[in-house]
Amino acid sequence: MLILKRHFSFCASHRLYNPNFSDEKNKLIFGKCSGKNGHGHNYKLEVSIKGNIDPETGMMFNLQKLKDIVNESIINDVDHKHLNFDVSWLQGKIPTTEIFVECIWERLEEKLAFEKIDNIQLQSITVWETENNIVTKIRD
Ligand SMILES: Nc1nc2c(c(=O)[nH]1)N=C([C@H](O)[C@H](O)COP(=O)(O)OP(=O)(O)OP(=O)(O)O)CN2
Repeated sequence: MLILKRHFSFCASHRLYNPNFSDEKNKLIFGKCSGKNGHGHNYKLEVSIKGNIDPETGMMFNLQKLKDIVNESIINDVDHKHLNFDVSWLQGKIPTTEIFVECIWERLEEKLAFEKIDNIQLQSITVWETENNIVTKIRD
């Protein structure tokens, strides 16, 4: 079994607030991240898959294909976008890095199933919101 990884980067803005909270409570919980016009990040994404080498190609999964899948399913939707308003699959959610990672995982799982790609599995998804704030989801 091997792990294969690819990195992506994109820019997006977001605002952390819960519409059910008062402005004061949002400020208390989310601090500067609740500012009404939002703020931006240079995000990084790591997609990690596991599988075995196909002896006929020498590859577990073509990295070009992985790039296309992630670009089509995730990056094209979020790059230079406001996560609260522009991304259909984040609507109604608070776009914390945790929620973002969960949603990316769900979309990629759906895409692999739709494409009937069953020789690999997602192993982990990591998002760097900043150089220092990082969330990883791993397969249970
Ligand atoms: N559990 C979470 N906590 C926070 C999230 C999150 O997604 N999940 N997000 C934020 C903010 O978006 C915020 O912009 C992060 O700012 P900050 O912690 O100041 O990060 P920086 O890297 O810019 O600051 P350093 O002090 O340089 O680390 C807050 N919390």
